[in-house]
Amino acid sequence: MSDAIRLHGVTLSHDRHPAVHHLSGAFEAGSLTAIVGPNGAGKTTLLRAIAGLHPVDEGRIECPAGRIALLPQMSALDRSFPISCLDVAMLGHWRRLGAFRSVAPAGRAEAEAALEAVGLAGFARRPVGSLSAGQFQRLLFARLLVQDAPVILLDEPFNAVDTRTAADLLRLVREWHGQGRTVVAVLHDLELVRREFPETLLLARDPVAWGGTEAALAASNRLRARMMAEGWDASAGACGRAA
Ligand SMILES: Nc1ncnc2c1ncn2[C@@H]1O[C@H](COP(=O)(O)OP(=O)(O)OP(=O)(O)O)[C@@H](O)[C@H]1O
Repeated sequence: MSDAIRLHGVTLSHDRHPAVHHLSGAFEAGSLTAIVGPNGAGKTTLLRAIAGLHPVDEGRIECPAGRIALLPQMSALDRSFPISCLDVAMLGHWRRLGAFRSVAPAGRAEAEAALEAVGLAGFARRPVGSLSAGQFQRLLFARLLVQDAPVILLDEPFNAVDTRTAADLLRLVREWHGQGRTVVAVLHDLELVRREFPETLLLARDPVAWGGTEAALAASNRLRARMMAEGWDASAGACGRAA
């Protein structure tokens, strides 16, 4: 199966209020794409829908089922759960093993290697609650390494981390792209997007632009996105426009 993600007239909503409207296009296999847009533009909702965690109201998402790894926004995660760093990294095996099969020694070694790869060697037994924000984000990247998925979705992966951590994590993103994985990241730093991401989807609930980053981020598109965001009515219902 191809590792592309294809969207056909996709509309997504929360409590019947649309968050993403009539979105069509593709994240091609092996592409590296940024999703950018104002707050509330539907970026997180879109990633969650692609990962199968949010229902699709209208239209259709074609993607390689069971082959997608999602890094959620750090702020959405509860870190008070009493679990060690090694256990979190090993959670990356669950999709392949199922919840009730134990991880073989090789799987444990993979998780330990992933911790080392993200700069957390020696952290295996540390409870996650004791990690700094940057260390926790490194740990979530270790879990992604263990998941070894051909499609990787990242929701604001460099938020609340220092420049060194961001640089280390960005190196992993580049490696995934170099390995031919399909990588999609929600980002707010447009300079970073211009420097590192060849493709961009500019979203303001409706798609504003999708394609090569330089053209997608043209001033006219950014202005349009901002004006669309200013015009949002938080209580608007679903529109009747056909997909
Ligand atoms: N659980 C929820 N219940 C109700 N409405 C929600 C929920 N999650 C998101 N929304 C609404 O859906 C819209 C899109 O939210 P979403 O989080 O997808 O936007 P975003 O582009 O990721 O925003 P940000 O850049 O602020 O993270 C917003 O109006 C938001 O208030």
